Amino acid sequence: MYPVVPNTEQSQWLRERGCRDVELCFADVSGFARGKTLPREAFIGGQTLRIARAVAIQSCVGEFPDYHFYGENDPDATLRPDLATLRPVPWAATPRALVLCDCVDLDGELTPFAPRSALKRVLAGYAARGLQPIVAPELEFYIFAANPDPAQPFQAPALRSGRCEVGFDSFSFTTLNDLEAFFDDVYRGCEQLGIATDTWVHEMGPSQFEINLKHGDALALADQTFLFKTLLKETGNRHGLNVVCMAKPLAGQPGSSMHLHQSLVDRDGNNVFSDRHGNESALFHHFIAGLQAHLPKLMPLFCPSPNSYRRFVKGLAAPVNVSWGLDNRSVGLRIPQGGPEARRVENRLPGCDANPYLSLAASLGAGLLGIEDGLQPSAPAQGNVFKQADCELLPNTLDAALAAMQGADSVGRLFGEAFSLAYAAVKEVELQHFHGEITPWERRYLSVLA
Ligand SMILES: NC(=O)CC[C@H](N)C(=O)O
Repeated sequence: MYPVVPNTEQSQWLRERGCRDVELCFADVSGFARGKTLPREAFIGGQTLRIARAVAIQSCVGEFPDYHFYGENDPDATLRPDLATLRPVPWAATPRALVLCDCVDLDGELTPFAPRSALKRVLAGYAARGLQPIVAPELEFYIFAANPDPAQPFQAPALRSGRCEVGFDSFSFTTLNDLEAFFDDVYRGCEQLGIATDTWVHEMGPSQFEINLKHGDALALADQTFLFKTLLKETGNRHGLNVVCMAKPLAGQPGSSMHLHQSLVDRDGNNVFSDRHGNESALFHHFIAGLQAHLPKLMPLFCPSPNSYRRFVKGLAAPVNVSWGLDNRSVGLRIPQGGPEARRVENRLPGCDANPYLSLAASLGAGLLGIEDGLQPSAPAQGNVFKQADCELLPNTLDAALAAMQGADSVGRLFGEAFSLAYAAVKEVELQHFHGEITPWERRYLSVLA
């Protein structure tokens, strides 16, 4: 593996800024930041760092699936920095930089089950057709008061009046003002990390917010979304707040999504979802049909935990189907209003808990399979699909979603067998832990049975 060396300008920037270290970092399958910290001069000198390749498939409970999914001898992979992502770490007290890395196996190939590799694989499929996906993720999240006890329900933070929000206050400005110091820090962090945000709004739940990222290249946006989620957490910690990106942290309140807006452009930058006359193109229909055919089999990549599925209740704007329709929030695949250049598909399935690399890879990948196979979509939905008898339902537990995934070849076709087996194995480890717990509900109601 050849050394990756920062250019003169980057080296000078690291020295002038007084960065002591550089974090070589990547997202594991759960979307957690993993990696190693290297002294600045070692990084400038191109020192290569290795890490156990299994780190990329660490489960959210910190366990690894069986060895045979990643190599009996527990081999290494190399962390290959993507120097275009070199940034200051906004939350560091001592100046520090970070750089996002690809995990590369010792034979020089991208580690197949590392999430950034999976996205790159799908993007290469598009590039081979002269196409580039353009995406814009929208992130919802809750801000709670810090509380170290996971057995306690989350509480909204006390605001300037001393009161906590109770919810159902969409689009209000009051709490944005109350949490101004936190949001200002998030804003500054975004500037430092090169994250371009668009709208910021109060969502429906108590202290629930949504921040939309500006559209752009899919790999750049996956990197930004990953860094943005990390930034939210770190900024919350500095303000004594607990930013939570679970899909459904509060019973009876809306869940948090990560809607993905997607379009495709050709080499001249034209949106190929529209034809020469500005109408819906054949490619647009194949893309939608691919999503309709494959999303139900790719659900664990959009909704990765048992909690993810609690979000899908009718009436709280979370989809339960893969219908598509123009300007319709009761469908899983919404086509927002806009001119031919803005024609895009909004995939509303992913939760905020999804790994941005994997959910983008799976969503764009499903579209690519639709294009490759020339699939045709259903007729567009009209009206409120939640109320329609034939409103097709998606798997509504991780167990069912995993079974659907394992019974189909969608993941294997997109990401290869190594990813497919390793990802399923990670989910099985997590499900074993989940099913091993006795919940407060069981203790409350079942303890009274004779
Ligand atoms: N912004 C919205 O459309 C709300 C989405 C909803 N919170 C969900 O979980 O999907």
